[in-house]
Amino acid sequence: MKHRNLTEHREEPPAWCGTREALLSRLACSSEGLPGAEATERLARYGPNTPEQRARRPAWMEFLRRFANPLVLVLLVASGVSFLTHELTSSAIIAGIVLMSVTLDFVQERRADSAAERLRSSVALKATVLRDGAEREVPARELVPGDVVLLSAGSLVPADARLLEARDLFVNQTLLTGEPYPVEKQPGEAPAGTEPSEARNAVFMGTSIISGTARALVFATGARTTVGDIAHALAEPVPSTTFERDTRHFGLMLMRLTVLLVLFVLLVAVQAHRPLLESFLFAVALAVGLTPELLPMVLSVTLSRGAMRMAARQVIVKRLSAVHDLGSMDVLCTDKTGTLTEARIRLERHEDAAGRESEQVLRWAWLNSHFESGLRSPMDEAILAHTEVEAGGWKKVDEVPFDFERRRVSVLLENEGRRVLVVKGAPEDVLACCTRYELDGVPHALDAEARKRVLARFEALGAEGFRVLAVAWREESPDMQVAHLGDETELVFAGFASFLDPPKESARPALQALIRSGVKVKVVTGDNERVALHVCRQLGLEVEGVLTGAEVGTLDDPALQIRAARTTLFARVSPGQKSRVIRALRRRGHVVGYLGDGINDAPSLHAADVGISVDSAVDVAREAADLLLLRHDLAVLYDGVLEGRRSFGNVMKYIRMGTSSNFGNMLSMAGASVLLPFLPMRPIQILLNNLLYDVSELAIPLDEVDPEQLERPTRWDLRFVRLFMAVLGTLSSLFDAATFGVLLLFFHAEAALFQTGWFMESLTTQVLVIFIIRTRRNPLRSRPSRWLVASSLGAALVANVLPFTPLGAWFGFEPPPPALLGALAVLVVGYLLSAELLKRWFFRRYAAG
Ligand SMILES: Nc1ncnc2c1ncn2[C@@H]1O[C@H](COP(=O)(O)OP(=O)(O)OP(=O)(O)O)[C@@H](O)[C@H]1O
Ligand SMILES: [Mg+2]
Repeated sequence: MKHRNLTEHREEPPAWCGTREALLSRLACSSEGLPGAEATERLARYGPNTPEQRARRPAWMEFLRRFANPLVLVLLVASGVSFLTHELTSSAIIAGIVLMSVTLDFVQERRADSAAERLRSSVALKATVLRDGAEREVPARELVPGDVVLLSAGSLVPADARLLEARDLFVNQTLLTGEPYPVEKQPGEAPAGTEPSEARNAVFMGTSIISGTARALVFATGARTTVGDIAHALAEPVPSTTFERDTRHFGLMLMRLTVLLVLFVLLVAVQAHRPLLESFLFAVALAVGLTPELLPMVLSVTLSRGAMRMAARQVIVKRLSAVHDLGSMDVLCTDKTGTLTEARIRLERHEDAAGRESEQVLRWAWLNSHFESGLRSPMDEAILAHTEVEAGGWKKVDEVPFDFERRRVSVLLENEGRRVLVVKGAPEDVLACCTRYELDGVPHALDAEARKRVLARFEALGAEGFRVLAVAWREESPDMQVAHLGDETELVFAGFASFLDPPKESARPALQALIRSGVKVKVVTGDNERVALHVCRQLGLEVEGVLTGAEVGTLDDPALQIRAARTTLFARVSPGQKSRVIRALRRRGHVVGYLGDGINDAPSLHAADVGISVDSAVDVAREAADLLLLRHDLAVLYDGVLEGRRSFGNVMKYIRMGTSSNFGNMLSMAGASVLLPFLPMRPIQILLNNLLYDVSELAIPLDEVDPEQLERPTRWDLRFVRLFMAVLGTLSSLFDAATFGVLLLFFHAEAALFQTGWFMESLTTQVLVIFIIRTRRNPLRSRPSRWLVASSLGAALVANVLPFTPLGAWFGFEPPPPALLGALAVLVVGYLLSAELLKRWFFRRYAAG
């Protein structure tokens, strides 16, 4: 196939102006789609169809970028200074440490990223295209200009495309225009100068199909789409989650402490006229010792491991940090159909205004479901599956599609010159549009008396657990071509269709498990409160309070925040109200999850801390979600919650380690540097200490977590971390002081021996205390992972053997006498025992963390 250079299309008129033939020839394609080979070639030329053209940076650039980190830069300066002053060993070791930690970080994070990426792509958005003349499902990222895509209700528009054919196509383009109401679209030709938001003959990436079907010709993909352009211009930062915010606060707290300590050490050195270079290096080493430099690695490894384990339990993670948010979630809002119920709905009754079984009601309902082009609801499926009804010569003329604000759908039908508008929807909303009702073919006025009777019947059905739709109709003039919203008035009420949607057996134990583990469950549904209450009762979900959409509408935000916290069931809420409820709960300080699968759930999935959907959900919901369940089952979600808490538990171990023993050691180091005539540890020894300590902690992300730590939602608690730091840090400093005393008083240690003794004590205590800190139990009653045992004992062993080897002399160590070894052993055991006692007291006192 011959084609011109398509990248010049920017200077040409927009693809929605001009004739369709002109566009086809410009894109060098036909309305029957591209041949597969041509599509492959175009994909290579235009790149993938992803909103931002942010291809992954090459590995070496990612690697180098890590050096642009203040800590790494300080270390490199230190290495350079040592080199210039002929401290070659120091210089080499500092450089070695930098290289090692950067490489470690880089490799681990890249592995975690690519594992997460594989998971994400397993649930990526698909599009239906014509290739080689046949319909084919391809990942949306492989679309190219010239492709012909097929769209239907619930689809997300995967690229910018011009309509070739459309039937009753209504599109939500909030993303483009901010306008919440669906816009009708048709093929045709737009006048020159039409803006994208005004183009009625084109659909744009990121907008969604509310109803109808279409065939459309892709003219722009990836960053060249209208939304791609917008995204590029705004470069909108992704809003950070609760977890990310808390982590940042923690980082800031440590940074402040580090700066204080370093300034203090430098000030003392200047006061005492110590050698400046050595003092500088000492301060740098202290800063390095205090920095939790492995935190990014620990985070990405725990997250990706959590994601893998979740995948094994049928939960696919789309946004990695959602793993921790799921562990922190303390309120779960969920819709009803499919989650709490089977979604295998049966039509049980079709009755007229007097409550008698009526074939006519069934026929109207069937015709409405049969001809409506929106996303079929499970109730439509139930009507269509009920019995084979003859369309009986009825044909469709037009439609006012379903939306969740109106909660009804109308189709305009024709039969032998007669035209009828048939409406079905939520009884409250449909009855409000009715002025008459029909009994045995005779119309009556729907006066106050009759209305009361009908509403009473509706309520009685609801109380028995029936979901009810009202059916109504109206005769139209035979030449009516287009149906409008405004035509849904003065309707004739025909009767009710009632459905049963049995509760899901597996939901009951899963609900109980979630509630027992500290997650409050709230039901947020567009259905009415009687049906929803019935389901809650059948599932044993205790309902504390009920709010209806109408009531939510009258509450301002602060009032809603208070009421929402005390409400279990939100009924008859519109999609906008759903997401308002979610935001209100979040503002109250809850970590909120939202589980839903419909078009109407998308705003709430966005608004929640963790949006959860199912693999079978509509595109819009799948794209808005952070997690996808492969089975629509609350039990699967509960497993995911436990995995989230498990990975959070391991992150907290790392934090507690860094802020207790390690912190205490650095504090004593600073203190000792004031009191001693020599440095308590040489800069290079501190760096080595830090390196070994890091190695010992490498296995923390792989560690086991005690089951009782999974019983509650896990959250950052900075106050708790600070307290823990103060208590265990002080203990560690006390034992350091004791070590100093022993070294100076009993062994009259000079610089080298002092440094050796303290190096051994400080590293051994700092590394071994992990076995105490990692659990709230007696350490002997909680099994650590084999890797953690190996890395910790390995690090401790190296530290204690090194001074006896020739390499030790290199670092400025000297072999300690056996008596000192004995004394150190006593100190280490004493420290570990008191840390254990203090930990028990601490956890009894402060139950968090
Ligand atoms: N296809 C349809 N035709 C007519 N009315 C409908 C249709 N689909 C939904 N409705 C009406 O709109 C209401 C809200 O829709 P729906 O129950 O799907 O909302 P939801 O919030 O997704 O509920 P759920 O929590 O059960 O998933 C329904 O209770 C029903 O009255
Ligand atoms: Mg739903």
